[in-house]
Amino acid sequence: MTALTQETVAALPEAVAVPSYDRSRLTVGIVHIGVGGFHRAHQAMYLDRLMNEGKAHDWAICGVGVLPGDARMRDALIAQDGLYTLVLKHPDGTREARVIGSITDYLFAPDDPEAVIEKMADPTVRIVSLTVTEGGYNIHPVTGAFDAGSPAIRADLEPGAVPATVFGLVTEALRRRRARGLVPFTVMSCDNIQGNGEVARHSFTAFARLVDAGLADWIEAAVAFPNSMVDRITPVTTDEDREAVTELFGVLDAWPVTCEPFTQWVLEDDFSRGRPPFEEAGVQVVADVEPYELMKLRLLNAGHQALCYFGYLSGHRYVHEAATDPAIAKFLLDYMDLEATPTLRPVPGVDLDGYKRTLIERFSNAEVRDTLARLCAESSDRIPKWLLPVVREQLAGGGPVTRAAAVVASWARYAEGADESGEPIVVVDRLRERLMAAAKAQRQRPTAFIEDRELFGDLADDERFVEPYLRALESLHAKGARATVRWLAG
Ligand SMILES: NC(=O)c1ccc[n+]([C@@H]2O[C@H](COP(=O)([O-])OP(=O)(O)OC[C@H]3O[C@@H](n4cnc5c(N)ncnc54)[C@H](O)[C@@H]3O)[C@@H](O)[C@H]2O)c1
Ligand SMILES: O=P(O)(O)OC[C@@H](O)[C@@H](O)[C@H](O)[C@H](O)CO
Repeated sequence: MTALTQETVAALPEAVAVPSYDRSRLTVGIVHIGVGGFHRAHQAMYLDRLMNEGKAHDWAICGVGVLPGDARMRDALIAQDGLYTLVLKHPDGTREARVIGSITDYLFAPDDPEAVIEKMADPTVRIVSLTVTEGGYNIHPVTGAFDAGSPAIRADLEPGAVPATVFGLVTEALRRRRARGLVPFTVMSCDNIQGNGEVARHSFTAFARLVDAGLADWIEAAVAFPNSMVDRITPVTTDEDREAVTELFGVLDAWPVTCEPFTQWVLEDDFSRGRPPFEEAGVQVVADVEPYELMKLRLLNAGHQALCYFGYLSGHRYVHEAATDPAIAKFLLDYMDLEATPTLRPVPGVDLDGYKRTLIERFSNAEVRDTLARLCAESSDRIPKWLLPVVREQLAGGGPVTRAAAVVASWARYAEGADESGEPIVVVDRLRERLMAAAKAQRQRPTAFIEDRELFGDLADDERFVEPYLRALESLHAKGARATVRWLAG
């Protein structure tokens, strides 16, 4: 069996769309840090779309991996000349497969940080884009301040250190561009964070300020950090996905990506050195992204959190199972209608009721096989960024928080680390030990979990939040998740 490469791609069966453009003539214009499933289902796909139309041939992507775990992506992509298969899974069971050709190079920072820095300092590179997860920006969940205390950041700040973090690498590349009299690149965050551009600006300038105040001032003034709303449900690739691609094409793809058919990207038009004509590939380029971001993060992402812990504790393992459980679906819709929607701004051209109905349909797509475990992971980076702002705004306006408080309670119950039959739950979170210790303590001291002020600020002092939180937690302990969600869904 042969591997997917530039040589074998030409001979793939007709059912698989392949790049129609000459990849040897592409030049790199974008360096992307954090090449995971989502980047390959989204930004790289939009560029491939443009390239197939004869556009953006000077905007190919050089992928970069920063963490040790990215060695697997390095091996997969380099062996395949950057090619991979993107498979869209329609709810009726049909599949649409396309080989994406827009990533032409891949650099692994731990192998050669200098090559990564010089690539970003190269004048032909005009955008450095990021999907480094919500936690990747080192922002304190409550104060929003840049946290320079982690060992990796401290190591990058040592005089003469060879940069290893995204902050060290990008800042050094910007320093070289400034020293060489070059215009800086745009830093384009594509992570699920409200004001992702602003957050990136804040983090990168805060880091740079600890290195060189003049450089930080230059970054603040000269580097563009556009905000964006990004959306496409992209589960973790499984061995079954790999096997299905092999069966379909007769070639081996070490790391295909599967996702839902839906895709959306709303992008602020703020670039230091130009951009590809994204709007010609279906991207909505707008002046103000905020209403779209709020809608997506508070309905879709916080909605994911609303169903994942209750779903898991009710015995489901897949998102579609939880989304089609009538009590959970009703609870989710009530959260969206009664608690999240009042905190949104009018979204130009969007009917919110239609958007919410579409969300339930997307979550219910059984073909996508997105796991609840993926949604339950790294909750300490998600709940404070997506759900707690809803709680705070509702409290400020005197609105209800019963369901949002119950979602936090379901997280607290999940973090106890055992399900309702006593089976262990693998809690995946950078704060795992701290969360699990607090969750264990709540059997004696019920507010123990929400007393963590680093995550919850002063919510534990607000009776309007604590009361529904404790009621939900008590019910989860006494009656279990199914009964609790049925009771909440009324
Ligand atoms: N998967 C989705 O459905 C989806 C949809 C919209 C947006 N996103 C955004 O994309 C992000 C990544 O999702 P994914 O599905 O591609 O995940 P993934 O696990 O497939 O890839 C994550 C990538 O980020 C890198 N990374 C993580 N922490 C980092 C750090 N501190 N510094 C540098 N690199 C770091 C990893 O090494 C990896 O390359 C999400 O956190 C989210 O913000 C994901
Ligand atoms: O990937 P995360 O950590 O930002 O969040 C988990 C999911 O809510 C998220 O991946 C959604 O599937 C995605 O945001 C849909 O566009």
